[in-house]
Amino acid sequence: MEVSGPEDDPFLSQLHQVQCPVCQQMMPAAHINSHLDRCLLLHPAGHAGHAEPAAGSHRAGERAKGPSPPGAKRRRLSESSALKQPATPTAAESSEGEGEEADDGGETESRESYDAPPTPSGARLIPDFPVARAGSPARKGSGKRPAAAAAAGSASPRSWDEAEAQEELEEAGGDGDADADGEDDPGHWDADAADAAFGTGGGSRAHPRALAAEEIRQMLEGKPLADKMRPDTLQDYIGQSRAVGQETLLRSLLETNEIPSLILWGPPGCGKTTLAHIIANNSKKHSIRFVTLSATNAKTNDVRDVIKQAQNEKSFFKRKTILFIDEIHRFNKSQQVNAALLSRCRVIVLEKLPVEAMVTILMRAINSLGIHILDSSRPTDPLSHSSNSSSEPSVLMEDKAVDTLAYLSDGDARTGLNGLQLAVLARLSSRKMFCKKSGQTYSPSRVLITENDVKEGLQRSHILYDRAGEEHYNCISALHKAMRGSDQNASLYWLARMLEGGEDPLYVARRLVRFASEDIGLADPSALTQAVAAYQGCHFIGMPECEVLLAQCVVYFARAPKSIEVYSAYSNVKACLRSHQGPLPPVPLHLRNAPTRLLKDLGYGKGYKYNPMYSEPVEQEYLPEELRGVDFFKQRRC
Ligand SMILES: Nc1ncnc2c1ncn2[C@@H]1O[C@H](COP(=O)(O)OP(=O)(O)OP(=O)(O)O)[C@@H](O)[C@H]1O
Repeated sequence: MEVSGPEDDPFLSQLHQVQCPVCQQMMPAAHINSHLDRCLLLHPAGHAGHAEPAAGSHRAGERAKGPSPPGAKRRRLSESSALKQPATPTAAESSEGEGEEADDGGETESRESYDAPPTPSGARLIPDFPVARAGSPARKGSGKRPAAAAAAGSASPRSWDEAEAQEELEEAGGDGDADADGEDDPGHWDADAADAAFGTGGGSRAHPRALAAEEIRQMLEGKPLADKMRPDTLQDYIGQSRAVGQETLLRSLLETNEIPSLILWGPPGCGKTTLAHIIANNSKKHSIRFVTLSATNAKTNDVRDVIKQAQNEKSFFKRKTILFIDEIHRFNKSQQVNAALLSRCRVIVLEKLPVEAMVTILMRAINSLGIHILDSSRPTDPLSHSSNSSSEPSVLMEDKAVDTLAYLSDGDARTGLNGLQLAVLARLSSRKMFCKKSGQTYSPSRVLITENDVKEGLQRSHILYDRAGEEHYNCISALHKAMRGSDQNASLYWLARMLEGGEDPLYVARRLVRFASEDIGLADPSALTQAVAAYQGCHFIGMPECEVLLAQCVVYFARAPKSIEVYSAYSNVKACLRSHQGPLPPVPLHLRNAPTRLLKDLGYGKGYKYNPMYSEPVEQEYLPEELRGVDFFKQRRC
């Protein structure tokens, strides 16, 4: 950690002046916050020359509230710097990450700042020591497509091929580092390795080896595609040449590992977290500690702890620390200490990714998935002569679907990649449904992802959630609690949020089976039957038809009477067994079976009263002797 003053920072020694990203005016860094508060009011659409943002406010951290009509842009930010709010860090890519970005709307003490208008205070912060990565700007908005973007979006495939040839060459030199978080993720998918396996370079539209639909579907399970495709190296970092291009000071500093204190600022999905992730990767190679905090859950004390440890590391081991604080705009004002912070940081403004860059990013993902692009200028199927030994269909995508996706993503790579993921998954699962219903196996024909599919995918991409990560557990927990609390409304909401986000319906059904016994139990024993029937129904018909089965079951459970009597009693029995010291008590002889003469002679079964032979209730002990009198339904411990 760099704990020295700004005079030791190669940037700060020269850059006590910062430029307002809205009006471009230079000013002392300490004044930038108060200036921005005024400037954003005066220039709500950003500085001159930029398109007017759509009507409606853009609040920091605000998410899109619902799907747009087909074909419409779901959320658009103009290129206005006024909308370039600080980015939010994600903990996922840190080796020492202490938290993850929660989709809770800022259920922390920073709620106030979360709802506040965009200010640089929300940026990712690298205070006195290098930190990185700012929060995301508003995710909401609409607007007309700029004509220039439309033109770019309709660029011909040929021109991309030429442009990307150079990128392929560059990517060939990439080092293909492992995932920075080093997680042993079962769903992990190394995009670089996939590139190598399919013989496809980054953004190339050359045809990769045909993959069967089922293989592609499995690759898309788990983490969102955008996370899987996050580049590890600057070589794979597309666009943002003004901030980190070959000739920039920042790039040379990054390459020599002289990381200055930074605030990364820019619209959603433009690469702020990704840049921090790349810095983290690089730092590890040079034995620099990289610590990630997220302002969504970190407290001031957490920051102090990191600083203290960094000071120790520096004085005892001469080891630097980089602290990356994501979603820093979610810190409240006192936590942000804006003026002090800004005076020590360089604000790096990242821009909305242009359509060409979006195409490159999308093509890298498409190639890695082994999806073929159908060239509309060529009448024949590009796979017609290729061998596809599998009985599964290969997946093709219309070239105009890529263009449309790149264009409609409006410079947000996360939106584009998630839209791609949902489009492909939806198309593959609808095909699967057809085959299941008709009882056919897959035909060797192709699955085609069309322009309409990607438009639908984009509409749903804002509800794509991390099916392998925290969101998965947060949502199922919320559903369970809503049903337990007999809130049928909320129960349906959490169910829909999971299913619309791509959750496996059988996973939800399995949780319902558990709920039926854990929370309803004998208050309504038919709940278990309902849950098992819902599970089987989901198994038979799959999505999307099975969603209503789950909805029916969820509402039934929310309305049902609740009892945890059996659940608690069974927990008491388990606790009793687990806390038992020494050998467990023997099974009483009269309860033992005596299938042989020898066992009978040993007293097995002796004195046992066969209940059906008695018209009156039978007096008989069924517990081991030392547990006599214990009632697990009343006592917690034996
Ligand atoms: N410049 C880029 N080059 C290649 N891929 C990118 C780039 N920018 C973004 N991506 C892709 O988009 C995904 C989302 O980007 P990232 O998380 O960096 O956005 P962000 O700017 O931090 O957004 P937010 O502010 O909403 O958190 C990444 O996981 C990566 O796959």
